[in-house]
Amino acid sequence: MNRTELRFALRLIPFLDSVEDIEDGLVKLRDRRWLVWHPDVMAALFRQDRVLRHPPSRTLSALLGDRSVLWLDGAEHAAYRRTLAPVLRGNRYQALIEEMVERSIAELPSGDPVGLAAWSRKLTLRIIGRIVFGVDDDELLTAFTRWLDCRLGSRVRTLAHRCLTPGATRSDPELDRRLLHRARTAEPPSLAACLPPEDLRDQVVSLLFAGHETTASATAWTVFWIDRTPGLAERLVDDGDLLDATIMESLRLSPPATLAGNRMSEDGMVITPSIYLAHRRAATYPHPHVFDPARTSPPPGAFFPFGGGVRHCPGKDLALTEIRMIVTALLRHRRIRLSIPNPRSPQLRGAAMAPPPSLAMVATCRR
Ligand code: HEM
Repeated sequence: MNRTELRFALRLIPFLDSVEDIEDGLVKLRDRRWLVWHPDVMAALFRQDRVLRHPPSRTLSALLGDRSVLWLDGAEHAAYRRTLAPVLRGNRYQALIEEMVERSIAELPSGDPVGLAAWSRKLTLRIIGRIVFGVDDDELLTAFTRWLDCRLGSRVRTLAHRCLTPGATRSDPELDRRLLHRARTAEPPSLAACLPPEDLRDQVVSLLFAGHETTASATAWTVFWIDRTPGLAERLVDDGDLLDATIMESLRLSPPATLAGNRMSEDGMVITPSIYLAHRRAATYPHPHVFDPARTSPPPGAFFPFGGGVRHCPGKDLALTEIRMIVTALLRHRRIRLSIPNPRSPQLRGAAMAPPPSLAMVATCRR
């Protein structure tokens, strides 16, 4: 591993910040591997996505398994996408999301601090858990969170797991047995009942993971930016368009996935798209570090929090529905105050960026 790659692996956000001003929007990480974020390159890359290969992430493939939809290609990948598209539509789950959000807000202690990122993670995992299995199983989801935290809970743990035993899968046989039991006994229309039995473990783990980490971060970042913008919370209560613009601006400045999946050309060149850098390009976004929900639409290839091409996130509609409903209910039922020890130190879980665990939310009941 050369010095650039080492900095990229060990200190991802400081590394990305250090190359932010490169106008070409691309950096060589090592021989035949490039980090890219220029909008023209991104738009062209996503247009060609169908003919590119999508090599697994070394960090995540050990957890999600070789057969995860995240790195299948060709006909198998297309078949999974066809299965997932109808079952991940957000409007199918409005009643379910509402029930879970109301329950979760009711459980918040009035006036006492809770960790914002952990709270939103628990809620979004409950939602995707119910969608996947058709039933609530908080015990199983807690075991799943513990397993993930052990492997992705910090950059050091992530790299230790990746480097100390390269190639080994990091599944937990007992947890897999319980997940598979839940998945095999799931009844239609739950998501697990639509999945082919051969890859069931890898797809269930992938959907639980992809379906909650990013949505939880996006929700927490949206609450963070609302808290930091004087007067915004009051204006959001009756203005759905402003809420959507606020969520989009939060996804721009604090994208939960800092990188999209790797792309590989036929001759073996690996390209890693950087969502974080594309969204902070001064040539595209004047004063890129300022949170401004009134920004105009960006050009093609400049805004892609959900990735793009044939791999664009199939959970986008569901995620946006969840974020909208959680934030609306929070603002309606509670007065929110955040205490922010250090706003510039986000937590990384793999390449997913969440607010620091110490960011506390005090949610006082509205009378
Ligand atoms: C704010 C929330 C979310 C964000 C920011 C997000 C972001 C992303 C990104 C960047 C990718 C990679 C796309 C690429 O490589 O071009 C992706 C893929 C994926 N996401 Fe999401 N995601 C979110 C929510 C969800 C949800 C709720 C689900 C539901 C299960 C989900 C399931 C997936 C799956 C299965 C893939 C792999 C798609 C493929 O490889 O074909 N995501 N997501």
